[in-house]
Amino acid sequence: MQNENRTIDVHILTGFLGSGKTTLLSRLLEAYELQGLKAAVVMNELGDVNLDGLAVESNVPMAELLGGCICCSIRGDLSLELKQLVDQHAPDVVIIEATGAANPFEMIDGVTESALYAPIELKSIIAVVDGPELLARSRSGGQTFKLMKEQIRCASQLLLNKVDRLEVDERLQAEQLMRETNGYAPIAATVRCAVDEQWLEAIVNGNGGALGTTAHESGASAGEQAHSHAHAHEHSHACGPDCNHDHDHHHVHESHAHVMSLTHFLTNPVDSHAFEAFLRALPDNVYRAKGVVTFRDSETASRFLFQYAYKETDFIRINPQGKVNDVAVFIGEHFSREAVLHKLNELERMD
Ligand SMILES: Nc1nc2c(ncn2[C@@H]2O[C@H](COP(=O)(O)OP(=O)(O)OP(=O)(O)O)[C@@H](O)[C@H]2O)c(=O)[nH]1
Repeated sequence: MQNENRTIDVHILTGFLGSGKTTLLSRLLEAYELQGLKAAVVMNELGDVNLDGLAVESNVPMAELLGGCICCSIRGDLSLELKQLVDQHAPDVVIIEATGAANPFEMIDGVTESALYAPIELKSIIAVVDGPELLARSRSGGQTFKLMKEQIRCASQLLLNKVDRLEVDERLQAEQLMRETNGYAPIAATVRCAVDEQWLEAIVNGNGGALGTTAHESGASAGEQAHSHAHAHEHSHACGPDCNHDHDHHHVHESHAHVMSLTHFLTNPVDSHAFEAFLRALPDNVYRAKGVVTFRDSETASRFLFQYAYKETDFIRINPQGKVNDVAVFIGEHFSREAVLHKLNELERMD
């Protein structure tokens, strides 16, 4: 249990859309539970619904910041939510999962600001890097690659994830790229964020920064370390107009100049094969899709949590306790929302 005078550790999970942050979050929560420590979670999603939250046990206190990105439109809310979580639940640790589009430097500001009101300390910034995507983006360059590099640059811990989808030479190439961008943070290569015991122990015991980073050697906290990196580099991130609500049952947000999300609530069940084909045929500039659907062709009209990241799909049967709507969220850059909505309407037609 938390000692009255001890500060509460805060860890930020950052990393591009679909890189594996929620997968890592589940592992961390399990590790804290094994140690008898109480963890609380702050989830931030660009869409209007918290789908990642469905993967988290219901006994874990959770604050949700939806419909915008912590780093800009709802940054003030982060301090408030953190304080409320701490006051209401007295956790030993708080894990913040940012949207994949968040600029970590701005988030660090948000957490540091919260430290004025609550006894919290930013212990680590863990960047989960999607290996195949990093390599692909490094070839094409552009805004997204810049954002990925910023997420890498500010990290005190780096995970090179999805190495199951990398050849040996590609893995070395990805590691080298990460090393060039951040010369300090240790890199762990993982499949489904399966970090080893030593890594987990260091984070759970609050020594995340001590795993060979210069942060501890120089006595700087993760936040300070990240800030000193930040000053050496220009921010590539540009925040556009905060958001743009549709008054229908779907919303479009453009909280980042180059990233947009579309949230659509489904009113009918869909055919599983047609739905999977639709996901696989999504245009390249839709990076990520996830949601909850009911399949009309499965025996008991089962509900599924679906995931789509870079042409790979994943379906998990769910049995939600509370009320959960059927919904599909799409995140990408300048994609045609009309085209996606048109296809969804077709899929929902019952004839
Ligand atoms: N092939 C492969 N797939 C992975 C790996 N890690 C995670 N995935 C899959 O990638 C998808 C996205 O994983 P999440 O953990 O939800 O990623 P995220 O970063 O939380 O996604 P956002 O919250 O949308 O940014 C899921 O379908 C995972 O099952 C991995 O190491 N290899």
